[in-house]
This record gives sequence, C-alpha cells and structure tokens, in this order.
Amino acid sequence: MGTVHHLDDHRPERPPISLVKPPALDPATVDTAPEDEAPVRLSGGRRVVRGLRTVVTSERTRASVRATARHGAYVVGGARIVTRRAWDSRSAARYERMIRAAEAAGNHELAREWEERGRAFRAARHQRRMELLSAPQRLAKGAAAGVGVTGGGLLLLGIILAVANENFADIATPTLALVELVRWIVVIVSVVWGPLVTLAPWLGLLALWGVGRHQQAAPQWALPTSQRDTGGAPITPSIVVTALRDLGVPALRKAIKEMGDAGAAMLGPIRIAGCGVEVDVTLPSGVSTNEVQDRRRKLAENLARHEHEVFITIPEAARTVRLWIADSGALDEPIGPSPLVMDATMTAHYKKGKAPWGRNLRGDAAELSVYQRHLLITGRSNQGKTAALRSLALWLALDPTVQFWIADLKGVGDWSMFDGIADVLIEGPSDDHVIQATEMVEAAVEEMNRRIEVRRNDPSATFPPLPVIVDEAQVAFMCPVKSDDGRYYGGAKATSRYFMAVRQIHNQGRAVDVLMWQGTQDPTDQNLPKLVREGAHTRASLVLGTETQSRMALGDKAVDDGAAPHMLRQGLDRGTLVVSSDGIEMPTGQSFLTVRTHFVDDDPAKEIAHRAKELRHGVTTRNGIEQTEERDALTDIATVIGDAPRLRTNEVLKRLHSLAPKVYGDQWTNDRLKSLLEDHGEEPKKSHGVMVIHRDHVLRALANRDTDGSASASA
Ligand SMILES: Nc1ncnc2c1ncn2[C@@H]1O[C@H](COP(=O)(O)OP(=O)(O)OP(=O)(O)O)[C@@H](O)[C@H]1O
Repeated sequence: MGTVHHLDDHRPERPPISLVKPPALDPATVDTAPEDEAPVRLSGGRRVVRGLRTVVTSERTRASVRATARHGAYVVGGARIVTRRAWDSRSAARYERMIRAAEAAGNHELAREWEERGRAFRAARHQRRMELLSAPQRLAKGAAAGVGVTGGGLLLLGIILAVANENFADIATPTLALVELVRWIVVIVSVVWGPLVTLAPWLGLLALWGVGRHQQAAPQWALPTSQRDTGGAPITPSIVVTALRDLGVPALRKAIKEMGDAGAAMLGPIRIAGCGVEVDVTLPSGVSTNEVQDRRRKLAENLARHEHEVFITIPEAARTVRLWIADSGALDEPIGPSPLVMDATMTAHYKKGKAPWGRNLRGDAAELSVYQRHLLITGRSNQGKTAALRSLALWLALDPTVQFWIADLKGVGDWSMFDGIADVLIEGPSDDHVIQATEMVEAAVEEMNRRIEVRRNDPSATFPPLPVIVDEAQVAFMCPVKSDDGRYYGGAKATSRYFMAVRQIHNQGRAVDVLMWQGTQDPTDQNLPKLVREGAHTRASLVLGTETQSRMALGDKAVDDGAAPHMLRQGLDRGTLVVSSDGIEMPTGQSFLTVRTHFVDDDPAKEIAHRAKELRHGVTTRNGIEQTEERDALTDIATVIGDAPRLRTNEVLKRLHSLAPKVYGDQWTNDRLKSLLEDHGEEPKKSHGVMVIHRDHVLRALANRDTDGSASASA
C-alpha cells in the first residue's frame, strides 16, 4: 500500500533547460533530492540546511536507521524471548498463565486440567530439589569410586602390558598415557580459551539475534517494507489478540499480557464468513463489550483494515464481542445484478415470498419478507434510498394481487414505470402534490377502516395487499400549508393531517394488509417524528451523518448492538443498508443486518414493471384520489376491464372499488352490476363456471347509450 509515493507528490517541477549538467545521482536518492539537480545558486547556510534535510529525509538514510533499530531490537527481543523460555521451563509460570487464560475464556475444565499439570510439575521439581541436597555426598562417593576403578583399571592394564612385553616398566605406561592426554587437553584449552572468551559474548548475541529475527521481535516501523505492510494480511489469532491488546483498554492489555501466547484462548474459531472472517472474542472480566465497540476505528487499524471493513456486534453469549473482518478491499467489489433482473420468469408472493434485496456481508442472499410489515428507509441524499425502496416494490408488483398507491414527492420519474401497475401515482414535489399525497394516505385510512369493518362481520375476510408508498416523505412532514379546516398538512401535531393518517395506518393497517412504506432523507425530529419512526416494523438506513440519526433511523436497540449506518461511507457505500427487521434472516440474537442491495437501474426497472403489467391485465392509474361523488359507472367498468377481453365480475367490483372507494363501496354487489348491464340490454355471462363481463358488451352498451341517456353511480 502507498508507502513512498507521497515523496513523489511533493517533487517540485524540474527546470526545463539546464546549462549545467547535473551530477550523476544515485537512483535510490533521486526521488528525494530533486533540488540538488537544479542549477540554482544557494547561500551557504541554506545549502547546509537543504543538504541536511536531504540526508535526513533520504530513503537510504531512513532505511539505515530502520535497519539499525531493527537488528538492535532483534537482539533485545531475542534476549527477552530466551529469558522467558528459560523462566517458563524452570518455573510454573507457564501453568499459571494457561490457568488464567482458561479462566478468562470461562473454560473451567481446562483451567482445572492445567492446575493438575502444574501440581505434577511442582511435585517433580520438589523431588529434584530434595535429591539435589544429597548430591555432594553422592558426587564425592561417585568420584572416589570412579578414581578407584579407573586407577585399578589402568594398573591392571599396565600389569598385562608388562607381562606381555616382559618389561616391568610397562606397568606405569597406561597411567602415563592418561597423564599425557590430560596435559594435551590443558594445552589446547589454554590456547583456545582466550579467543573463546572474546568470541563467546558475540556468539551469544548472534544466537539471541537469530531468535529475535525468527520471531520478528522488532517494532512495525523498523521492519522492512515488505514485512511491515500487513494491509490485507489474512487474519490469524495472533493478529487479533495483538490488535485487542493494543486497543487502549488497560484492563484488556493487562489481561492479555498476563496470558501471553495463551491470549488466543479468548478467541473462538476464526470462521470464513462471506468476503471476510468472523470470530467471537470472550473478553476477560473487567472489560465490557462497549469498551471494544467504542474503539472500532483503532481495532480496524490494528487489524490493518479500514474502519468500514470491521464490524463489531454483541452476540448472545455474555462478555463476548463478535468481530467480522472483511478481506481487504472486498467490500468495494460490486455484488452483481439483482435476480429480479436476471430471472425474467420470477414472480412474487406477498405472504410467502421474500424480495431478493441484496447480499449480507457474508455474501449470502439477503431476502426481505414484506408481509404485514410497515417499512421505513432513511439515508442521506443520493445514496440509493429510492432504488432500495423501488426494488422491493418492483418485486412485489410481480404478485398481481397487490395494489399500489404511490406518492413520489421528488417527482423526477423514479416511479413512472408504476403507471399501469399502481392505482394511484402522484409525482411531484410541490405543496399540491403533498396535499394529494395526504389525501391518498387519508383514503388509505378509510379503506383500512372499511376493511376492519368487513373483518368484524366476517373474520375470514381477506383483502388485496395495499402498500401505500410515500417516497421523500420528509417533504410531506415539512409542508407548511393549511387545509380549509385549519389543519396543517405537514408537522407532527395531533392536528397534522399527513402525520395523523400515517399513524393510524401504523396502528391498525397491518392486520388488514394496508401498509405504509416511506422513504425519507436525513432524519430529524421535525422531518421524521418519533412516533412515525417507531411505527415501522422494518427499518433500514443508508449512510447517515451521526449516531443520533442512526438511533432515529433504526432505534436504540439496534445501535446499542452495533448497528452503525453513520460509519458507512458517503458515496462509496451507496446502496448499503443497515436493516432492522424480523422479516430478514439474521444470526440468532442479532438485531440488525448490513445488506448490500442490488442496484436495479431505471431501464431494467421498466422491464420488470412491464412484466408486472403483463400479469395484471391493465390497471388504470390515477394521479390523485378522486374527491368527486358522481361517477359514470358504465365508463368506469370499461376502464377497469382495460384491454382484457373479459373479466370476472368479482374482479370488476374489486377494481371499481379501488378506482373510487367512496363511490363503489360495499353496496356495489354482483346483483347491482348485473342490473346495471341489464338496464343497457347486456348481461354478465358464465365462462368456465364463473360470471364474467365481456369488454365488447360493455363497449356496445356505451355506444348504444347515447340515445338512452347516461346511468350514473352515486355513493
Ligand atoms: N444498490 C446500489 N448499488 C450501487 N449504487 C447504487 C445503489 N443504489 C443507488 N446507487 C447509486 O446511487 C444513485 C442515487 O440513487 P437513488 O436515486 O436511489 O438515491 P436517493 O437516496 O433516493 O437520492 P435522493 O437524495 O434523490 O432521494 C443512483 O443513481 C446509483 O448510481
């Protein structure tokens, strides 16, 4: 990773023409001593300062300083390691350390096992020491016996030699030979001793240096670039433990130091998890989980990662933090197109299906169930909020039973493809559009109340799902306009029309499948009142500015558990959502999930919408809620039939109702439909056992009507 290119960045421009040939430069220093090349006259003092600066900043100088420090540190580190090994082998320190580590990890069985081994070690050591007390006598006895045996042996050998040579003097020959050997040894030792004494400390240092070098016992800055640059290095237990030790939590540091190498006992297994790894860390007592959570940036840097590449969550187990550490740079890779775009045959099911929204950090598909859940998506401007909301709606549109009422208060065409799918589509940012959006949500409240009423009479009654979508909902909350009855459309008071309508749907809409989906920018208490935030079952957030906003967007619980949309990177993490919902699968005990959503661009969105329209046999989209009471029923029937050659009477009634709920209420039954057509000389017919109305018949009735006058419907 970029280590020296900043030197290049500051290189002044070279003069274009030089009459004085610059001195030949060493390529190693050329980057850092550009001024020397220029034929500029300098005063003596400045030249010295520049020269000094050049020397100090020269990469060669720095490399030498680093090398000196490194090799010195290898010796010191090696001495430390050897001393420690010696201490460990002579004392019970190792056992003590293992016991503490096992206790810190809460593994009492292992702690007992180490205690047992420690006891055995101490007993054996005691035994050895006791034996050492009687050692001098045994040594003296042994030596006397040894001298006796050797002397006897040599004498015997001499006698055999004397007998064999028939020379009495040979009795002393073996003894004299031994004496001569000893003399030679003394001579050799006295010659070698001097140099040996001189060399010994150096050999010792060399050995220590070797140990230190092998164990890389030098500070990071002093290591050569190739070894120092650990960016993207695989995560090992030792890296995690060191990163935790250097986190700046004194209790944690102390505990890990005491555990030494055994600090890894705090860690669970390091598991591959998508484009990164996951590891649970059981903290030693005295260290709380939020002390680690609060130091996310430092932990990430200690692990040679960027802050956004490390996630700290709190799993169920006590005193445990779960770290997810991305492979370096992996989060910046695209996640690929949405299955919604790739699979042209995909359909949706409101109740049983799940929207293919994106991928979680592990790389698994993140799918959201929208069944009976209100939804809220927040985020800073231009980060992918509309795209995330729209991709859910596009998926749901592939279930033809679902009706949509949509208000897009930005109104630049992001939702235009829903023309022909949605029954209501309001597009625009003006106060008039807010008024229409408010009326739409209020009509949804009426529809909800009607459904509740029907359900009261018939508990088995079911209704077509109706998500009421308001994108850029902050525009509605901030609208300053008053209606004729003196109530504000915007605001968060008990008299605020938009706010109250949303609250009512939040409170009662779920059970009758009238759902509120809102997208909103940069939440504040004014543009997203507390009650509205908390009424949503699925809350999702793109990048936000502050933790306070994250709390508004996702709730305290998720943020306390580690959800941090404020840590996402503006611009770079477009489409990355932190989701808190029971409609999405997440690890047990976790209250939020980070999802990288698939981006469905406008053109593919239009294609998906086209498929949705084909499943629906034509829907007439209105650009607002009808406030008129008088309607032409025959024309409306023709409208709702659309292009379909024929339509079931039940479906016609349903569509009439969603076209103008106030006019085509419960009093519009099959019989009433039948008698209306009969008034015009037509009638519903049976097709495959169900009553249908033919489009041709309705059109014929309309054509013939001119002479008879129009039939109108009224509430
Ligand atoms: N999932 C995604 N992955 C990658 N890029 C995305 C994703 N979603 C959106 N984008 C990019 O972000 C841009 C803005 O998206 P979008 O219009 O949905 O943002 P927004 O938050 O609704 O903006 P606004 O501030 O207008 O409400 C898109 O044009 C696209 O380039």
